[in-house]
Amino acid sequence: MRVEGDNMVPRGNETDDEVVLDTTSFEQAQQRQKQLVIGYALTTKKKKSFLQPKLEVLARQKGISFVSIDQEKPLSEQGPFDVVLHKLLGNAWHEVIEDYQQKHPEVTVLDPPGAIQRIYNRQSMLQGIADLNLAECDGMICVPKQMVVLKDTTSSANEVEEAGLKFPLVAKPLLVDGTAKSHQLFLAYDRLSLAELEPPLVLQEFVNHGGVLFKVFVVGDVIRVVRRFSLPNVSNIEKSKVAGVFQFPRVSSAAASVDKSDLDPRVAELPPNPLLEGLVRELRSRLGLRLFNIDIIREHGSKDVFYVIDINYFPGYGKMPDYEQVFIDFFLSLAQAKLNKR
Ligand SMILES: O=P(O)(O)O[C@@H]1[C@@H](OP(=O)(O)O)[C@H](OP(=O)(O)O)[C@H](O)[C@H](OP(=O)(O)O)[C@H]1OP(=O)(O)O
Ligand SMILES: Nc1ncnc2c1ncn2[C@@H]1O[C@H](COP(=O)(O)OP(=O)(O)O)[C@@H](O)[C@H]1O
Ligand SMILES: [Mg+2]
Ligand SMILES: [Mg+2]
Repeated sequence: MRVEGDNMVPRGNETDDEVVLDTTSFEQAQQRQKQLVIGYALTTKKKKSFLQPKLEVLARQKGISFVSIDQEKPLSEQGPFDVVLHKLLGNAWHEVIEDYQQKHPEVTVLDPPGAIQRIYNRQSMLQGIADLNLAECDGMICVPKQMVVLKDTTSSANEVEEAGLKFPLVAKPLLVDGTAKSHQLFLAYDRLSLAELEPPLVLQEFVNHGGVLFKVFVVGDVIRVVRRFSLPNVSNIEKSKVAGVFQFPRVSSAAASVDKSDLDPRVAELPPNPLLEGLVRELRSRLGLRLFNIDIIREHGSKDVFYVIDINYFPGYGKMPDYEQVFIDFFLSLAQAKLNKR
């Protein structure tokens, strides 16, 4: 097997003989031999935000092509692919991908369905984070105290107190299934208001954080952080006077990142790099994911105490600065890693 030029891997099913017998020009044959084929199964929305023209142009220049996977046809009859990139809902799709990966271990599937499933549940998503070994890093990573309510929110009022959870509580649908409803969050100020919530959900302590959230994007080994607006602090007066349940506005999913100059520097300062690097290194290996982001907030008044509140699989990378080049480098590194194994 021959490798030409930069760090590309020839497709497994192309032999040298086939290249020699090809009737196209030598240059075209060389180019095809270097191709990296990425099959993708994405929603229309995701395809639009991720497969933007700049990414496709850069990819073409490097011999990377994107091929849409037809969900109506058996996956093994399509391709051959070097990489499969996917984010579709439902167990049926996940079974298709698992079966395909078993039959085609040579293909890099981003990412394994079992690993994705774990972060589609807001309880298992955060499990183990508080115990990560980040002692050598600057700062501290915590998760808000939380409990799961599977059925009856009325009787959960006592459990909330037994668990030592303090109001106000953020109520989040337990399962993240890509629907708008799974992102509909509420702030419950008191015991009585819990009855208005619809289980299954997690009840999580609200952590004051000065209204700024850090979105930590991960693409393989690369980390990029952006600031987003979040919810303002809840004052003690508000805590004592307000009752009821209020729906959250989806402030943090706005496309625009926050301009640092408009913010209090104590709130706006990014989490320290060693902490992010340690956190991402641990999460990447524990979760078994390469494409995800983490929502982190800084506890108000502290410099280095952070809370992880959300992890998302294959998030909106279109909002990550320079995502196109980062992904091209990532795909090339996958190709190189495969080559090194041979
Ligand atoms: O649509 P986008 O670009 O806002 O991306 C959504 C993410 O926004 P973010 O990148 O964090 O700003 C969004 O992140 P948040 O949960 O809002 O933090 C989710 O990842 C969402 O996917 P799903 O509904 O959880 O499956 C993501 O939705 P999909 O694009 O995967 O449908
Ligand atoms: N425990 C919390 N304390 C303070 N704010 C929170 C907390 N949990 C969520 N938020 C706010 O609500 C937003 C959405 O919550 P998140 O858990 O990220 O759900 P989603 O998956 O819908 O983005 C966050 O971006 C943040 O602004
Ligand atoms: Mg979030
Ligand atoms: Mg989320």
